[in-house]
Amino acid sequence: MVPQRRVAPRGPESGGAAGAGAGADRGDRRRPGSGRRSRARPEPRWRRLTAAFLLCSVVLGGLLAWSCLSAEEGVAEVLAGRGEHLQDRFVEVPCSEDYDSHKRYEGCTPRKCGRGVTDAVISREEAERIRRIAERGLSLGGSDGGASILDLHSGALSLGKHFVNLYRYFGDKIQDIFTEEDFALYRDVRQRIQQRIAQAFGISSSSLYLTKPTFFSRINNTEAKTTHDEYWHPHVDKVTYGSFDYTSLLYLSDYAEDFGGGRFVFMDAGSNKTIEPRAGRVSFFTSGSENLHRVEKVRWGTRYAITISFTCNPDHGIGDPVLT
Ligand SMILES: O=C(O)CCC(=O)C(=O)O
Ligand SMILES: [Fe+2]
Repeated sequence: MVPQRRVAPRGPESGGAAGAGAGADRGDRRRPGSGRRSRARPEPRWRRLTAAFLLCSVVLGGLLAWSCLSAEEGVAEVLAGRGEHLQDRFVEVPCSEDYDSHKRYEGCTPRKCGRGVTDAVISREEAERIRRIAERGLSLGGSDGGASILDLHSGALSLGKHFVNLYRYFGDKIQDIFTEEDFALYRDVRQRIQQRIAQAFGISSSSLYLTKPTFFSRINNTEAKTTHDEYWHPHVDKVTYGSFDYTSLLYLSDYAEDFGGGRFVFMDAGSNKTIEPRAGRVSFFTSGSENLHRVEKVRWGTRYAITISFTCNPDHGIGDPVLT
């Protein structure tokens, strides 16, 4: 403060703050607890109003920027955080009408819709073993773009800008890459996920059939070269894949540890719900448009997952992969 200004008359609100001595001389007109600050001349009202206005602008600007960022990133609420170990989380949502345009299988076709997440069905150690199967298989090929798939059922493997049939391409050599044990683990994991889905939706596990495509995915931040690499578009599985009634995803690597970006987002009107992948985490949901979703672009590292899908229509069922 400039000394001479401390003694200048400043109107009613400056009256008691003309200096500590003045306040004491006049019987101390300071407010209780005002301490040393009251010795200084208070800011004029216009200055305080300006400061308040600036503060409000900063806060409002910050809120606006945050909401724009949230809308862009599609993030509003974390349904499953990477640090959580979830026994069971289930959120029911009203079913869309998508199932009405397909033949209904009572006791299987969704009447109860929703989404669930569990870290208690597949252990992290099992997820690591499964990831090694994916790594081995995908090391034989791989897309030129950022997203590669390996389908052990059909044998489809990304290679450059196309796909090859792993079993045809490698013939008997495939026995050097995968073992019976790998396939047994895959079957066991698929079965446990199927049971968990049946339990969550109140249906019999035997009414569900594995369907295609069921595949490993490996995603990194390499630029997309073909539309097959564009995994991030919002979509409805039942529309994209037709036969799906229940979708599950088993994550094989950890968000923020192994890769950045790459979160799974349910796109709900008004508030998106995010799942942060974690090795061993199973996310499952009914496949209609009640569960519109997308995957954020992977910014760094490598993200591994398996999409395991089920149908109620036995005609669309497929068997477990076999090592022939
Ligand atoms: O990998 C994911 O998290 C989701 C994949 C997906 O949406 C799909 O395979 O349809
Ligand atoms: Fe999907």
